[in-house]
Amino acid sequence: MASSAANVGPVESNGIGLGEKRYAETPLRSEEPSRGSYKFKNKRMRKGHGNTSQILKTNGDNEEVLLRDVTSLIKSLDLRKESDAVSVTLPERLTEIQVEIKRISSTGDGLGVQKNSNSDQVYVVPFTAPGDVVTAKIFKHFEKERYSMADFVKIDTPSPHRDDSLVKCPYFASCSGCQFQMLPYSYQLAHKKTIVENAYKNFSNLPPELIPAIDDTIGSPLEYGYRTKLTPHFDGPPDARRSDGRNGIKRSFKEVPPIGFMKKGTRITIDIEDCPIGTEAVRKGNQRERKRVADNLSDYRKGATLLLRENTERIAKADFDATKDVNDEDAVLEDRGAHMHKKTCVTDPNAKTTEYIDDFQFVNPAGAFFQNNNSILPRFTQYIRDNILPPPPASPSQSPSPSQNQKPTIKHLIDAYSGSGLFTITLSALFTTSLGIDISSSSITSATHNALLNALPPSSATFIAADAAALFASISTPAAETVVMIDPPRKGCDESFLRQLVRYGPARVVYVSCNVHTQARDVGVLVGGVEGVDGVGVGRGKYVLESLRGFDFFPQTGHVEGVAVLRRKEGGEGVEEDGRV
Ligand SMILES: C[S@@+](CC[C@H](N)C(=O)[O-])C[C@H]1O[C@@H](n2cnc3c(N)ncnc32)[C@H](O)[C@@H]1O
Repeated sequence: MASSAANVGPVESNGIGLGEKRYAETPLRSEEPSRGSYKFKNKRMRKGHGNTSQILKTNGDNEEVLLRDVTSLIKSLDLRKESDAVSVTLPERLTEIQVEIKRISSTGDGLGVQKNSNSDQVYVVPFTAPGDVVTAKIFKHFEKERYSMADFVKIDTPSPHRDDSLVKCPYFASCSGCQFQMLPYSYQLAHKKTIVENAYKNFSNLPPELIPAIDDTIGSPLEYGYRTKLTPHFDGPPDARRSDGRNGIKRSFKEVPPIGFMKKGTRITIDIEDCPIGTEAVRKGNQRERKRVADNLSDYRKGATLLLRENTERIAKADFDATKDVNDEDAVLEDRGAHMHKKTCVTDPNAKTTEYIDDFQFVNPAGAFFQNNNSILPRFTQYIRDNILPPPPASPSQSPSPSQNQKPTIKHLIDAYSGSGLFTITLSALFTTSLGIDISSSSITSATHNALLNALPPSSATFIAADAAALFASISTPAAETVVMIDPPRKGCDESFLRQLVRYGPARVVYVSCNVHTQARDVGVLVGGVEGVDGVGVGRGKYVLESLRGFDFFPQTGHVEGVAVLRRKEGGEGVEEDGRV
C-alpha cells in the first residue's frame, strides 16, 4: 500500500531540519540562495557588513551581490551627477513601465533602466536578457540604493540573445526555480564566467593583478533532466495554522492543494505537475507522489515537503533480466556498456540511495546532502584530480631545477567539509593518507562506509565528525606534503578555520563552493594575508591563486559552482617557507 505522510521528513543532513515545514526554496537544494523578495534585514547589512568577523567583510548574500551589480551598472550608465540624485521622481508602486534590460545580475535577474527616461534608477526584472525591452510592474523601490524590484509582465522587443523556442517548461517565468531557459546554453555558460569574474572583483578585496584570468565555465553534459533530487511542497489547508487542533477544530483539505514550487518573488506555491530539470526517474517519482498525496489527502492536516531522490542500481549485462527489469514501470533503464543502470525514485529520507561517478560508488540516506547533478560529476571530479597536485613543467626549459626536485612530494589529503566522502574517495588514488571532517555525524558515517565500499581501508582514510575549525588539532601530516580541499556551505568558512588554515600553511588548497561570492572573500584572505598570522598588505598572504573557473551544476538557473586552486608561495614569492613575513 502506498505510504502516507510518514514519507515526508527531514531531507537534508547538514543541519537543516525541513520536516513538514515548507522550504524557503523551490527546486534547488536548500543551500542555494532564496529567490524571495530582496529585503535589507538591518542597517549593518545595508552597508554590507552583516558579518562580525574582522577578516570576513561580506556575507555574500543576494542583497549584497545585487547591490554591487546595481552600483556598477549605474556607474557605467553615467546618466546623471550625484547632485541630481534627489530630483528623480520614481514611478508609483504597482505601475507598469517599459524597461530596457542592460545586463544580467549575478543573482540571475535582468537589470535595466526605464525606457525614454534619463533616470538611472535600476529596475530588477527577472526572466529577461540584455537587449530586451519589457513591460515590468514595480513592487518595491529601494530609493537610497537606487534600484527597484519589478515583476516581469511581457516582452515588448526581444533581445537578440533570447530564443523562446528553447523554453521547455510551461511554468518558466512564473516558477522561481529557473531563470535562463530562454537563453542558449553557450550564453548561459559565458554569463556564469562573468559571475565568477565579478565575485572576485567585488568580494575578494584583491588587486586585479593577483586574480588570474577566469577559465571558461565547464558545462553540464545534461542541460535538462539532470537534477537527481527535487523537493516539491504543498501548503496546509486554509486556516490550518489558526486552528491546529488547539480549539478542537482540525482542518482538512477540501481539495488537492497546489504541489510544486514558489511563484517568483512570492510565498505562493504553484502547482507544477512536471519539472523538466529533474531526471527521468525523479520526474516519474513526482507523478507517483502527487497521486499518492491526492489519494491520501485525508491523512494530511498540514503542508509538507516531498522528497524525490534518484537511486541507481548497477546490473551487469550478464545478470540483466529483460523480462523482470524492463517491465518495472517505475524504473528508467540506461545502457552503460558493460552494465545497465536501473534508476528509480526514492521518497523516504532515511532509505539508502546509491549513485555512481565513473566506477566510484556512493551510498547515502536519500535525505542527506549529495551533489545534485550526477551527469557533471565525472568531469568535475576528473578536473579536481587533474589540478589538486602541482602542474607538471610546461616545457623542457621549465623542468625543475635540482633544488626544486628536492621539494617534498604531496602525499596527504585533508578533505574539510567532506560530506559523505565525495573528494576523499574520488581523489584517493593520488594520496597515501586522507582525513575527512564534517560537522554532520550521519555524513561521516556514510563517508566511512563509502570509503570501504570503494576499497579505501581505514589505515588510509580517516573521518572525523566535528566542526572544520577543530581539524587543526588532529593534523599530523607535514604542511609541505599536504593538500587541503575545502567545500563549505554557502556561507563559506569562518574566521577561526581560515586563521588556522593559514597558520598551518598546506602546500596547496583547492576551494570548491556553490557560492562564489563567499569563496572570493575567503580566497582573498588566503592570498591577501591575515593580520597576526602572515601579515597584511597587498599580496602578503601565503597563497597564490593558480586557477579559477566555474562548473555549471545547475543549467537554466543563475547558479555556478566555483573551483579555485591555490598554491603556497615559495620563499622567493614574498613570504618565508615557514610562513613568517
Ligand atoms: C556543500 S557540502 C559539501 C559536501 C561534500 N564535499 C560533497 O561535495 O558531497 C558542505 C558540507 O559541509 C558540512 N558543514 C557545514 N558546516 C560545517 C562546519 N562548521 N564544519 C564542518 N563541516 C561543516 C555540511 O554538513 C556539508 O556536508
